[in-house]
Amino acid sequence: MQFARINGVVLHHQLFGAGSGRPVLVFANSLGTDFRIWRDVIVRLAGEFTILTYDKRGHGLSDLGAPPYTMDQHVDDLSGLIDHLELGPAIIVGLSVGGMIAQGLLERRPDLVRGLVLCDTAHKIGDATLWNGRIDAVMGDGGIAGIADAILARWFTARYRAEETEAMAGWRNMLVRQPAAGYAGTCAALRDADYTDFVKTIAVPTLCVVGDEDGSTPPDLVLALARLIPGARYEVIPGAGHIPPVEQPALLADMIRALAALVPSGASQ
Ligand SMILES: O=C(O)CC1=CCC(=O)O1
Repeated sequence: MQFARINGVVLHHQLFGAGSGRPVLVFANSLGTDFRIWRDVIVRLAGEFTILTYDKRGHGLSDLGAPPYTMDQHVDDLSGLIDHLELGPAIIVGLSVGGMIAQGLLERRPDLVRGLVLCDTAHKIGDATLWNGRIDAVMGDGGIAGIADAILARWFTARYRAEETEAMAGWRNMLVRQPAAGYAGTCAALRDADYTDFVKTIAVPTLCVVGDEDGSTPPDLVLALARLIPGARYEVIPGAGHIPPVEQPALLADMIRALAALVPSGASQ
């Protein structure tokens, strides 16, 4: 099954390798994307892990629910989906808002988390002015399309944007086809979430990783996150913007594999 009703909302997801007994990786994606961004990472890791990807509410083929959202709602959707699929503790790989969902999952359901890969994310992203401006823009006449160029310039390196014209057309389609209310609803969750105090208590193996040309959560912000988390590793991926699973999937897959090797089986925080 690719659809499950969790907390009253149908969530689109894909599960690979169920019942294999392999360690579990869960991938949580970013604002304005769906789980297709993980494909080139997943194909590299599929033989070694059980893998869950999903579209958070208001994105992809998942239901809209009732925006605006809170980060706790996104977190509770993910914990509900993991419980529903009986996956047990997992390494959570979260990109941007997906990385905040990962932090929130560890806070609210530490029994479900063995390790964290926090990719192009932070303990706090942006401020109320930024997110309220983004909400007004996408709910206005221009919709997501009106700010798509600016978003894509932060997501992808200049080289990728210039050379990968077909891919850029596809990723633009993905972005502008997200429901504006789902996008704006998640902007509200980002505006209101702050894990600064919580991340200082993290005690599971954690990698903080960022594309060297990330224009949304730049390396100095992700380094600040890594410095708050006891024992966290920090890596910079060359030749990537805000979405390394698209631009540098092999490097990111290697880093996920290395983090997974540090995670004791059976352990959660
Ligand atoms: O849209 C952006 O600028 C990038 C981003 C911020 C939070 C998120 O999930 O994506």
